Formats: sequence, structure tokens, C-alpha cells
Amino acid sequence: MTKSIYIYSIREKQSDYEPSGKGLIIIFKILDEQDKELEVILDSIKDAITIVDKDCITKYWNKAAEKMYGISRKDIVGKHIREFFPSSLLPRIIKEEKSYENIYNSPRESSFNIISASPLYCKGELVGGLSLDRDITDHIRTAELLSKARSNLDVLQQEITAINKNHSSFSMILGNSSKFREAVNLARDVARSNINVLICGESGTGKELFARAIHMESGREGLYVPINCSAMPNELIESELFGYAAGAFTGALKEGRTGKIELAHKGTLFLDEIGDMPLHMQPKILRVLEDGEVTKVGGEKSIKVNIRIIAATNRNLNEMVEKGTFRKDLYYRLNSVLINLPPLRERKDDIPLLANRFVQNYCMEYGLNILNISPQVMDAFIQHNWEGNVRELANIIERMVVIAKNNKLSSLDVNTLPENINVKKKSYKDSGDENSNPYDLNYILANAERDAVVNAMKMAENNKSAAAKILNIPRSTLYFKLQKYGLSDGYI
Ligand SMILES: Nc1ncnc2c1ncn2[C@@H]1O[C@H](COP(=O)(O)OP(=O)(O)OP(=O)(O)O)[C@@H](O)[C@H]1O
Repeated sequence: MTKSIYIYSIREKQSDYEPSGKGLIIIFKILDEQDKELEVILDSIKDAITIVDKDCITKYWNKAAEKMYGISRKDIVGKHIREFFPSSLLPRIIKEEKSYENIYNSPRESSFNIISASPLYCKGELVGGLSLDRDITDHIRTAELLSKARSNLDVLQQEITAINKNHSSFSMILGNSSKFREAVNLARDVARSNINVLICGESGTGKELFARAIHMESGREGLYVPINCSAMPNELIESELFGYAAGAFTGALKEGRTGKIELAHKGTLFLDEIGDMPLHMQPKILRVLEDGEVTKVGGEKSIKVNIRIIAATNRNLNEMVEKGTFRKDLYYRLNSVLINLPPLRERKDDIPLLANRFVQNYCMEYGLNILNISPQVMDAFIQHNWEGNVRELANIIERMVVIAKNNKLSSLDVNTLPENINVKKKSYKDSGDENSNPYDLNYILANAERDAVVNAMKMAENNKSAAAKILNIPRSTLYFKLQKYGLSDGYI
């Protein structure tokens, strides 16, 4: 074992490890004597080992060297190293009597190694040189792959950032009805300014979605900081908004606290449910808007802030102003631009678009293939009043997707609907194909035909001959249609 230790320890002329030069003599002697044991050791080393004498004649060439350079031991041993490697380091280290470590080398195209070489001494006399070549081709390849992966990741990261940006902005807001588009266009128009915006609409109509989109589109470099005025106890709202100075009150944090207004510096402060802002707080907010300054509770210094306020409410602020429960001056200050969001029941045309998008989103979230909404269900959606607006629709669809998943259903049919959503009884849509498309012209015509038959039967007080006359069709045709639409059992 000591023999291999000698090989690695020979470095310098006066090496502490090899004071007598004994190891080197052993190496050369053994190599000359074809020592099998040492050969096994040297051959099991994964680095290429070359030993030359002081005339640069190759004395030893291990198996790893044969493999690395494709040159057999019998061909190289006994030859001058430069015959095979014109730029070999070994003649240089022998000439300079100097060690080199970790020299990067590319002996062939697409192969890379690191070479360390040292002169060898025996009893203080130069006798040759040894080089150790480590193949780093795999490392280089891995590094190249890693760097490629890293740059791919960078590209993906950029795409994700762009997608996220879009996702939080106006492209996330769905709806094509004219009233709704007007609101979107107004929001887009004012987004890039610093004008304060008041968004009014029932709960779940998308006020917060709009506020975020306006902030994202505004290009303001600061944060979007939301605060829900109705969720905050009266005693806390002031310190939440304005922050407090160190030791401002018992129980306060030692170091004080930054308020939301200060946090929103250069960004947007979203005051949700502004109608619930306590009256005593309203002049304080107004002062921030007018002076652009905020003073912490218990603090003395005022801090300059540049904030844009977007406020939202589902209450009638105008009425509140008249009743004196909301300050007029603050109302006018917030109301520079007023965006009214219509309730969902006033934009029923948007229901299929919203419903389909929510189904897609939740199917993806729950790892399902996209499920179809049956025409009957879509019909029920369109009939429903949606007191909770878009939020209610989204929640109901999530629930339906979960039911469909648990019951392995292939579509969102009436069985997945919650009880509070009414399905039209015995309509053609019920008896028709569940998978039919509500925009299919044949489907629409069939429904119109069914309605005409029902009306005629009502007008004729269920007298089929009279109804056939009203419809101007033969009696036999009327019988056929009554049967087709499931009306022959006296439903009318
Ligand atoms: N037009 C829309 N397109 C897509 N999603 C919408 C739309 N409107 C609302 N949503 C979604 O409905 C949910 C409720 O919206 P949001 O919280 O913005 O309503 P809100 O008016 O602020 O409600 P609240 O007054 O109760 O706070 C959210 O999940 C939102 O993403």
C-alpha cells in the first residue's frame, strides 16, 4: 500500500513526504520489474497516469490513459512523450522543475481534461516527471446541459411572469355584455393614471378583480395593498391603516408597526367595503389624500406617501352621504372615476362564457379532463337569479366539478346541481340529448317549435283539433309533435 502513497506524495524537491526518495526508486524499480501488484493499483485509478524519465521517455502509462487517449501501453512506453503529445506538459515541468496543477486541456475535439504534473526527484536529483490527467468531459457536458437548462428555465420564468401579469390583469376579467364591457373599458382607460377610482357593485361582481387589474396595468412600482374596512374592528382600523410608533400603546410591538398606507407608497391602496369605514376615520383618510402624508398612531413625524386609492363598495354611498353616514368630501375625493359593475342577472349572456371558463379552471385544478355542461344545466344557470353574482357561480361550479369527480361523471348534468338552482321541469331540453349544444340551430328551432305547440294547446284549451288549426298543421302532425316534446300526457 505504501507504494501508491509515495506516488501521490512526491511533489517537490525537498518533499517532507519523500525525504529519502525511496518511493521513487521503488516505483521505477518495480515498473522495470513489471511489479504486478503496483500495476493493479495504478490501473485501478480512474485518472490517466503518465510517468516519464528525465529524458521524457515514457516509463509508465496506466489503463485509464490507454482508455482516455486510445494509445496502448506497448506503443507508448519507451518512446518520447512528444511523439504522441507534441504539447505535453511533462517536458516543460522537467525543464522548469516546477509543478503545475489543474491545467485545463482539450486534447481532442469534444474531450476535456484537467492535468496536474510534477517533477520526480530521487535523493534530491531530478529523475523524471509524473502527470495525472482527469477526464472532465462528462462534467463539461453536464455543465453545458445545466447551463442550457438554466437558460430554458429563464425563458420559462419570463413566460410565467408574463402569464401571471396577464392573469392578474384585464385578460382575467370575463364578460362581453355591453354594460360590462363599458366598465372594463373605463377601468382600462384610467388604469395608467393616478386618478382615484370608486368601484360599485353587488357582492361578487368582481370589484376586487377590477382593482387588482387596474393596479397591474397602472405601472405603479409599489405594492397593491388591500384592506377590508368591514372586516376590521373599529379600534384596530386606525393602527392598521396608519401604523403605530414604538410603545404607542400597551400590547403594541416594541419596534412599532408600518401601516397599510405607508406600505402602499408608490403603489395602490385598495379600500374594500369603504361604506363600512367608521365616520371618525374618514377625515383622517381625506387628510392623507390631500396632504400626501401619514403620521403613525402615537408618532410625531409625518411620512410622505405617494398612494393611489381604489375604493369599492356594495352600498349606495350617495344615499349614505345624504343620510350623513358617509362624508361628502371624502366621497367626492374617492369618486373621481366611478365604475359600476352590473350584477350577473343583468348580463345573463355572459353566463355560458363564465361557466365554461370556471369548469375549465376547476377541472384543471382537480386533475380532470374538461367536463361538458349539459344544456339543461346551462339553461338552469341562465334562469337563476345569482344573488351572489360571479362568486356564487364559481362556487357552485367548483362544487359540481367535485361531485362529478367523486361520482366519475362524464359531464356536469342536473344531478350535480345544488338544490337551490331550479331546473325547468319537463322541457324539451330535459327530454333531449344531454350533450346537445345550446347554440345548435336545430336545438333552438326545436325549442321554439315546442313553445309554439304549448301556446297553441293553451289557447285551444287542450283541444287538439283546434290547436292543429291554430298552428296550421294536420292533426296527425300535432300528435307527433306532442309526443316528440313529451307533452301528450296532459302536461299543458
Ligand atoms: N368578470 C369576471 N371574470 C372572471 N372572474 C370573475 C369575474 N367577476 C368576478 N370574478 C370572480 O368572482 C369572485 C368574486 O370576485 P371579487 O372578489 O372581485 O368580487 P367583489 O365584488 O370584490 O366581492 P365582495 O364585494 O364580496 O368583496 C372572484 O373569484 C373573481 O375572480
